Amino acid sequence: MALRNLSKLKIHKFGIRQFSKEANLVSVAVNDKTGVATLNLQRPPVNSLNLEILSEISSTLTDLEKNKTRGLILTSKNEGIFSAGLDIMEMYKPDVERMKKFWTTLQDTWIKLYSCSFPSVALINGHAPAGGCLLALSCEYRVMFKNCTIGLNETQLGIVAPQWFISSMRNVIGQRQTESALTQGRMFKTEEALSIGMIDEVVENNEEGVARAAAFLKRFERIPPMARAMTKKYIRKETIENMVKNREEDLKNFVTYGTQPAVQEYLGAYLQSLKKKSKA
Ligand SMILES: CC/C=C\C/C=C\C/C=C\CC/C=C/CC(=O)SCCNC(=O)CCNC(=O)[C@H](O)C(C)(C)COP(=O)(O)OP(=O)(O)OC[C@H]1O[C@@H](n2cnc3c(N)ncnc32)[C@H](O)[C@@H]1OP(=O)(O)O
Repeated sequence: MALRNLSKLKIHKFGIRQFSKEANLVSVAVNDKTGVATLNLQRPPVNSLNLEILSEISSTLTDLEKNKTRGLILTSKNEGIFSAGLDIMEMYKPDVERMKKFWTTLQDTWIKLYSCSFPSVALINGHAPAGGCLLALSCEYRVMFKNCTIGLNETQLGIVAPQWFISSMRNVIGQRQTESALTQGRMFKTEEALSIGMIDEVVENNEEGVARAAAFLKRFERIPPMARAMTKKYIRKETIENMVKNREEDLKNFVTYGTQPAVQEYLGAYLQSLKKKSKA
């Protein structure tokens, strides 16, 4: 049964409470025993992040916060692809008003995910380039399938990862690795990502992935939630404050930079190369 928000959760016979939003670009199931919510991205074919799916992720995070969820597993319904990152169509030949709304919604989504009070795990069950990698890096723990790739590849597209993307990576793998990864726009295979600490565990399949994600969340069972949440807040405070302080400028940069003819040319060529590849 479709419900609009978590406060009206329906308890199903298996103890899993479910709700889904009207547009169904995400779905959420809350485990009634553990209070852990699994948020599935489900925008076929590749979970690229457009305005609509970002709005749904953002409002879901608000609902989860309000409903005091005990933990979040962020994953994808399209096994093989966690998320292809930002929908390039939102940046290519854009309508500037929509482009602004899109970027503002991405900012909001990142702030909510990065600062959520509950523990979060990305179950990366497929490729996670660029914005997909950003979502995963914003969680506290990352469990990833074998034979996938992850990274901030923006420079390869002729675009620049904003400061808060960079900080999200730097806070996980450090300055040296981030500089090397970002200047090359490097995508890491699962084992490489593990070796530099970008991810925490490698799993064979979804069952193992869910179990490992749940095991991470279980570590907090005996930690008072308030103490945990405040500690996370203090640790992430500077990164979040920097972004919030500069978000107007960040929006301006995105629009100014993203609409430059040279950037549009790169994006157009990149889209063509993706389309050619999918038709080959
Ligand atoms: C001075 C400057 C100061 C400050 C700077 C301020 C702002 C900076 C400006 C901009 C920053 C913007 C940041 C952007 C971050 C991003 O997230 S950009 C997106 C990057 N994403 C990618 O590069 C991923 C591209 N996709 C892939 O590599 C593969 O598709 C993937 C491995 C995910 C899946 O492969 P596969 O299963 O083989 O699928 P296909 O490749 O066949 O794709 C299926 C169809 O989906 C389309 N598609 C794929 N990715 C995207 C996408 N990201 N957006 C839109 N569409 C996508 C693809 O074209 C296929 O379409 P078709 O079926 O042919 O119609």
